[in-house]
Amino acid sequence: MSEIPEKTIERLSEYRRTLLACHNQGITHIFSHVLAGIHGITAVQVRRDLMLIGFSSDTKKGYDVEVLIDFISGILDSPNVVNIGVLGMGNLGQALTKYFNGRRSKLRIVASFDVDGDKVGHEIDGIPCYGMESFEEQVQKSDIKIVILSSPTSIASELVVPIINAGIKGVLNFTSMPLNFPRGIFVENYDITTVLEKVAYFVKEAEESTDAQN
Ligand SMILES: NC(=O)c1ccc[n+]([C@@H]2O[C@H](COP(=O)([O-])OP(=O)(O)OC[C@H]3O[C@@H](n4cnc5c(N)ncnc54)[C@H](O)[C@@H]3O)[C@@H](O)[C@H]2O)c1
Repeated sequence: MSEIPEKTIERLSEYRRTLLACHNQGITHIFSHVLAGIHGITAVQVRRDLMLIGFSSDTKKGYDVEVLIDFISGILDSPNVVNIGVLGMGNLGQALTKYFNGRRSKLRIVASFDVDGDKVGHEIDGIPCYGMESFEEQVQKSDIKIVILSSPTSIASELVVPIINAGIKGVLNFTSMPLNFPRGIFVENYDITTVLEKVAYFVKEAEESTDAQN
């Protein structure tokens, strides 16, 4: 099991996105305080994260962007492509499939699952949609390691046992029902309402402090 904290893993993914954007602009080196500024954190935090993964470099010129991208990729990415299934191919499932496919070479949505007769048996955005009754079989056939859960919230808990039985190792749960899985299955419950409320809270705080200054 990895000893790198979850928050560091999240930040590494964010750093890599920024570094890739820099690389595309022809930027070859970046200082820790610049990377930190872009992400709204301190340079100490950036250096601590990179120390944790064993990255060191001559920092006089800043970090070599290409070298750092490769180093972070070596930590984050599996050596092989990781296959993903979408459970619930509605508005969100389809939007995520469209967004992801063709973008990340190491993460690939290979199948979707639904109960809607208009979707099952068809390809949606180039991805086959299977009935839930063949979930376990298809997970094995397509070597699916991760599922994106985008079913209605009301039935999310019904999918826990099929997910465990199929041998899934990671779940990204978009429903509003937080789910727990046994050790060995990593789950991320992503509730967009919580994230939006956090943004709204900080907007309110900023407005209140501006009002107080006037
Ligand atoms: N649409 C958004 O922007 C958004 C944003 C954040 C979170 N969510 C959450 O994501 C989930 C999906 O939202 P949506 O807007 O895509 O809904 P949707 O109704 O468009 O899609 C849900 C899909 O799940 C399928 N489904 C129903 N029962 C199923 C089962 N037992 N097994 C597998 N699939 C089943 C439906 O047939 C449908 O295709 C909801 O829980 C919602 O709260 C949606």
